[in-house]
Amino acid sequence: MEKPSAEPEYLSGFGNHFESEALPGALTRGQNSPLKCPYGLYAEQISGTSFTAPRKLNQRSWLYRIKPSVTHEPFHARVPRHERLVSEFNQTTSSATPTQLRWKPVNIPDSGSSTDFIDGLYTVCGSGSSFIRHGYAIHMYAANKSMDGCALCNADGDFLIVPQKGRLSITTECGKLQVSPGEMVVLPQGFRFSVNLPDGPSRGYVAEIFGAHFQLPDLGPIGANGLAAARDFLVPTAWFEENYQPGYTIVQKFGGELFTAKQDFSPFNVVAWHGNYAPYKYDLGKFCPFNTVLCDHGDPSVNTVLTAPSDKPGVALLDFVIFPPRWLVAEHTFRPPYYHRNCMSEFMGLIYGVYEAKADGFLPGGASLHSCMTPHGPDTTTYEATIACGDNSEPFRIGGTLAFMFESYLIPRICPWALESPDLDKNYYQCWIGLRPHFSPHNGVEENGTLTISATGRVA
Ligand SMILES: O=C(O)Cc1cc(O)ccc1O
Ligand SMILES: [Fe+2]
Repeated sequence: MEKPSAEPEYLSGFGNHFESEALPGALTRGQNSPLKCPYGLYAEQISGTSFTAPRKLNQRSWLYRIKPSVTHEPFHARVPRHERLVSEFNQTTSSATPTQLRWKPVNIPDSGSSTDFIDGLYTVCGSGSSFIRHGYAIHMYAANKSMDGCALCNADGDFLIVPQKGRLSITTECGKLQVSPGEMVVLPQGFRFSVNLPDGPSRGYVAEIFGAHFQLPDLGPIGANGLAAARDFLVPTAWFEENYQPGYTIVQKFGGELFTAKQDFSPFNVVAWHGNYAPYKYDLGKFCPFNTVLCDHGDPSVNTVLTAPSDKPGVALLDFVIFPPRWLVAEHTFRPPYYHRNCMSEFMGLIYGVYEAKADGFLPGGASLHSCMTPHGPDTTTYEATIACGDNSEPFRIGGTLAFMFESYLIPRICPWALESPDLDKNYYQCWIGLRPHFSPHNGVEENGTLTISATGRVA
């Protein structure tokens, strides 16, 4: 196991135009691309949106580096091939099923076999295609070894990583980020990064979006404050290493396939950078939840941390939603999530604790998938326990738990290894089978056949 690493320094804000220098005066002034840059650096732009994207959506940064990133040998298909990454979801790569799916937590490979973040990453499901810049993939990872002498560059999309076990110490071209379980990190398309595991064995979830970037949700009637605050998002400060490293490998994820190219220096040679396209992290513990203060169960959209928009107003390519510790105060209300069918598809993961709708079987590090219009809701134990409590309107604090959801309007197809996995819970459906009818035609109805509603809104 490696030594615990200290938190690096960060800049704060969401979508700001940042600037950072690891050496004083390393940033150019007054122009981006002078004939000669300070310290003899090369100027290089990385674009996260097309050059002509509207100004409010336009994302790009300028990196001032010791050598430009183009100085590498040609790309070749990586050997061995990575068999479990998908970025185009069709009948040859994946299958459709409306069944409720749930997976137990995957075992982290033991120290006998060494697996780094790249080897340990595998696609569970997704929709669309990175080639047509529309869709998403949901991956999970289980790794036990730091990436060594190599950096990953994802040409397909942005990664939103949610570690569940073990910290990630991520070196990027913009600097270093340390991400603990309970935090999340976004590594936008195209940045080279390397993942170290300071705690050893590590596991987590990844949403990858094609052709869009995450933004903060609109707050509507909530007002100007609440949910995730822009100032709590942290961006790395410039950090570089100047070393001759023969055989350094750049791994390019391109169309779901991995390609490698050799170079003789570290790609983390950016002495200064400025711009609004950069990796960032966020501590989910800083989220300021809003919810009902009188009755009924609000829709989970109120817990949206970040959203990647589709071209339809208000419809997400992918929402990242959390279920954090909070007070439940609703009166005469079934407080757990309601039973429902959703036109959106819901992939869920659990960072720690017990999820409020599932008393058993949904474990930290596990996952569930309820696709478009697939019915789901609280398991039998949760339903019966809630009803047995009666109309307990005392405020109750749900603590010690953090679940999340990736929700999309595109319907996911599932990868074969996820469907064939020994971790797939074949008995998942059983968690609802015990729900029995409580219907009693003679209760709650007056003799003249109309429902009696009490002043508190309860059926008498
Ligand atoms: O299915 C789930 O558990 C996620 C979810 C939670 C909630 O509080 C309301 C709706 C919903 O889909
Ligand atoms: Fe749901």
